[in-house]
Amino acid sequence: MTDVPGPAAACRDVVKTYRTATESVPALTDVTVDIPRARVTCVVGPSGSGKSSLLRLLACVDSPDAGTVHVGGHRVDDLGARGRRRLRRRHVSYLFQRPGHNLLPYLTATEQVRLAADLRGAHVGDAEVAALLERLGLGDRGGHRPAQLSGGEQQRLAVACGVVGGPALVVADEPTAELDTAAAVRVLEAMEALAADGVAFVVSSHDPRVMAVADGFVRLEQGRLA
Ligand SMILES: Nc1ncnc2c1ncn2[C@@H]1O[C@H](COP(=O)(O)OP(=O)(O)OP(=O)(O)O)[C@@H](O)[C@H]1O
Repeated sequence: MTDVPGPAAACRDVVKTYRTATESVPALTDVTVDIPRARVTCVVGPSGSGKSSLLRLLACVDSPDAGTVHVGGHRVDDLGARGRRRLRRRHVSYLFQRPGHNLLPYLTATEQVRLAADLRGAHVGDAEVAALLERLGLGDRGGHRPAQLSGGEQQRLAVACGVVGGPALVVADEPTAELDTAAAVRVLEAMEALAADGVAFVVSSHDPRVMAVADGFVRLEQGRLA
């Protein structure tokens, strides 16, 4: 984990407006949130309330029009795309809802985790990779490529890649949306256990199964905290 005091991530008075050729769409207005360490924080709200926009700011994919964003103790709102990319690589991981989108089709499970660690600049030995896969119920799947894994196994592998090397924050946009209940429960159990060990997850979801494991909520309505 990034060893700095304070929350894993924080937004202060954040404003985000999307501008198209013909209109301005306010997505977030004066949003202030702390994302604590060692917790699963769930971002909830109706469709269009700004959940993905907030996750994109926390994941350093996008920057706000006003307000500040800190991740792992680093200020990110004033960085350009290149600076955000550098910071994201080291401190943030992002899980897409479709399991296959999180993985490279030609790498085995072990290779995916090792690559994720390398990209994060983390020195992770073979034993640590094996232990992480074991922890996620993939101990006998290290040599398998994504096409040889179920959707739930792929998403647990994505979680392994997401947490290896200790990023400050793991951002997950609807991580169980494509999974049946049994598979979703295993992914969520893994996230819960990893959060107990110190990982900060921030997850957007409409899924009551996700809400059941959340330690805290950020509720949005029309781009504002509800
Ligand atoms: N690239 C964009 N250009 C213009 N408007 C956008 C863009 N992305 C999002 N918006 C608008 O910003 C607002 C917030 O969108 P956002 O995707 O953050 O909501 P959401 O809560 O994640 O929605 P959903 O649950 O449907 O995924 C919506 O009005 C949306 O139409």
